[in-house]
Amino acid sequence: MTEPIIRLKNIHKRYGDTEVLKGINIELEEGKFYTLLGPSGCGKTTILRIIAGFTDATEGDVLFDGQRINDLPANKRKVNTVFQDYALFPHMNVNENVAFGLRMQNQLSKAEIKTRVQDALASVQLQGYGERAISELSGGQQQRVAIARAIVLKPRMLLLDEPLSALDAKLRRDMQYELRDLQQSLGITFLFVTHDQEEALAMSDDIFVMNTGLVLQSGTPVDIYDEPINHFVADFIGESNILSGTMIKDYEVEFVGKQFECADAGMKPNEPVEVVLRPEDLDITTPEQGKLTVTIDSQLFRGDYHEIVAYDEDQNEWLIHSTNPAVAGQKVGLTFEPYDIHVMRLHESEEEFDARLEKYEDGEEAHT
Ligand SMILES: Nc1ncnc2c1ncn2[C@@H]1O[C@H](COP(=O)(O)OP(=O)(O)OP(=O)(O)O)[C@@H](O)[C@H]1O
Repeated sequence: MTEPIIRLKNIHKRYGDTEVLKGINIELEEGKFYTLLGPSGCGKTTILRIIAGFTDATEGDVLFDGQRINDLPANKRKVNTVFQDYALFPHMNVNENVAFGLRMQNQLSKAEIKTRVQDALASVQLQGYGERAISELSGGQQQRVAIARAIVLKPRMLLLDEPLSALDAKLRRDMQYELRDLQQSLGITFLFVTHDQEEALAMSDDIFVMNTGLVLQSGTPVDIYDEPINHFVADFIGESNILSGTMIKDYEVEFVGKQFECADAGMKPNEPVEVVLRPEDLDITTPEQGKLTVTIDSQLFRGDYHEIVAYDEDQNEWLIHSTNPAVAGQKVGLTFEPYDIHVMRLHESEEEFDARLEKYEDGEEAHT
């Protein structure tokens, strides 16, 4: 691994008696798209503010290129922030907004500033908008000006605090592609904050899933989706069926009173666990051919699939995504493959989880 551009070491943040960050350790490499993902109030913005220098950590170190920057003022840090509400100056036009930071630095000639502003506006596809007043722009255009204003300063890192939350669904989707392309073409590190799991999965190289002041799991979108560390992550990322179970032995788990082959190992014999099955991994078949039997309760057509709710004999709810509609009241069988079952220990740290996955990777391949 290359030397990280940002390293947060054991960051704590307290407001009075309330600890809002409880020991954050993260490393961000140059040129990657990272996302802090978690519910409202979990501490995402506080992490951005600590990296940007707007708030001090109560405890812990912030390193930039290996140097401690806890005491470096915000304007001396090579990071810029795009805020949720854009924070544009309403009395300045687009050019003036974008040029503002460069003017304040007092280092470049007027001609150089003009070129830099034009380049920044071109990279967010706003050529020709320089003379417009901010009030004459749509929400999406204002959002682009805010990004141009940040990147014109050529930061090593861009911090983005829920920048798409004010946009409608279609524009938001378009901007997801644009931001991803922009990050790749600029090659600078992005740290993006969102509570929208789909957005995080779509855009990120790596995600940090947070809850109540802690990072619960970090990894690629695929890793986190396929191998959530615990109930919270499984529930927060995508849709899940989560059931209580018992790990009988390596590669054999019991839930809803039946034993199933699975791809997980490294737990104690008969250890209580939780089991995740994603709705799209369940197939409906006849009760005779199914690994378990459920009764269809209700369904909604979601466009590209039918979302079906069913109950097993123990009254566990099952969410199933199927290309075919189901019939309410009908008894059907459910099938799934051993590798569709994901078994989670009840209290496993991320280090233990990663070590176990690495140790049993070969065995897992044999069982998939
Ligand atoms: N200046 C402050 N004084 C006291 N408490 C604060 C202050 N700033 C933030 N907090 C609290 O710290 C916690 C974390 O806030 P933060 O803004 O980092 O969360 P978040 O994950 O970004 O949430 P959201 O998605 O709603 O923006 C919240 O409980 C918030 O109320």
